[in-house]
Amino acid sequence: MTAQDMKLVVVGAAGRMGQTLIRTIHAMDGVTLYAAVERTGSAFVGKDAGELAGLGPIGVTITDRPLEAFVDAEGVLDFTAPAATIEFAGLAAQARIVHVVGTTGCSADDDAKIAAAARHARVVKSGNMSLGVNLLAVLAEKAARALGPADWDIEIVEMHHRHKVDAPSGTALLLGEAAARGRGIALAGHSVRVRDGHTGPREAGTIGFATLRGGSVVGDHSVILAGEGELVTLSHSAADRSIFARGAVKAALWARDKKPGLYSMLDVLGLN
Ligand SMILES: NC(=O)C1=CN([C@@H]2O[C@H](COP(=O)(O)OP(=O)(O)OC[C@H]3O[C@@H](n4cnc5c(N)ncnc54)[C@H](OP(=O)(O)O)[C@@H]3O)[C@@H](O)[C@H]2O)C=CC1
Ligand SMILES: O=C(O)C1=N[C@H](C(=O)O)C[C@H](O)C1
Repeated sequence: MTAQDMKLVVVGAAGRMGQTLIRTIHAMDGVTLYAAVERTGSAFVGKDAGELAGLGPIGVTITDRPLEAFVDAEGVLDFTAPAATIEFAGLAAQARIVHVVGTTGCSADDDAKIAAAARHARVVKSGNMSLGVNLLAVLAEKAARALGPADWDIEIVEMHHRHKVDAPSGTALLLGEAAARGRGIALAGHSVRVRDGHTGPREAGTIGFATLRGGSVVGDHSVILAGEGELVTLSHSAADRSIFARGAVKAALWARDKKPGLYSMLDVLGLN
């Protein structure tokens, strides 16, 4: 650790992503784990964050006091749940630190609150922090622009582990937004998120979503462009959660010297 290292807080420290983030910060240069936060009442409060993440003791005790943790830190990495993320957005803005938001399943109202917090904080929010998925979004936008709605249908298929609580995934929605941008339409008025029963034929120009859940799948996504007699499939498969954690740390370092505002991983990766 050096004096220049960016001091990061991991909230939701005991979660699947929280533990991955603790290991990733430990392994990366330029960052240090300053604090780790869990909810009040969690059995992990008071435990050593390194022990929890399988590293052995690192001298960072898990706390349930986020503001105290944020006040002298430089950034917070947040992969929790929408209600928690809204709370952390307010606290990160108060502490004027970088807030990297990986939490998915946020409502339009939640997103408006995060955007309001970004008037004071540097917020990087994305449904997927990996380089590969963000490149896939760029490719999906290009493909949707080239293959028009009269002859080509777009369907997005995703599969995740059995514990995931939101659908479609944040990544599927991010890919849908990219395809909609390519088509010059708003996703909101053109998405079909569920099909059941006698649906009638497919409406031209819509973007469909299909959700699969099971086992331990980290995250698989495909954008399928289906034409008469041919299919173009653009896919990404995550083998390990460390791709999201490395992306989140990269986002925090990128945002360190930026002005307050709401940024995406496309900004961080220079793909915008
Ligand atoms: N953008 C991206 O690249 C990625 C996004 N994600 C998203 O990240 C989120 C978390 O995923 P995952 O790690 O699998 O989920 P987990 O359920 O494993 O982890 C979430 C953690 O957050 C904790 N938490 C919830 N509320 C609070 C609170 N108020 N204060 C402190 N901690 C809190 C939970 O505690 P408790 O169990 O007590 O509720 C839990 O430990 C999901 O929305 C997921 O979709 C995941 C991977 C990549
Ligand atoms: O919940 C998960 O696990 C994941 N969530 C994100 C999403 O909703 O797309 C990213 C990744 O696919 C894993």
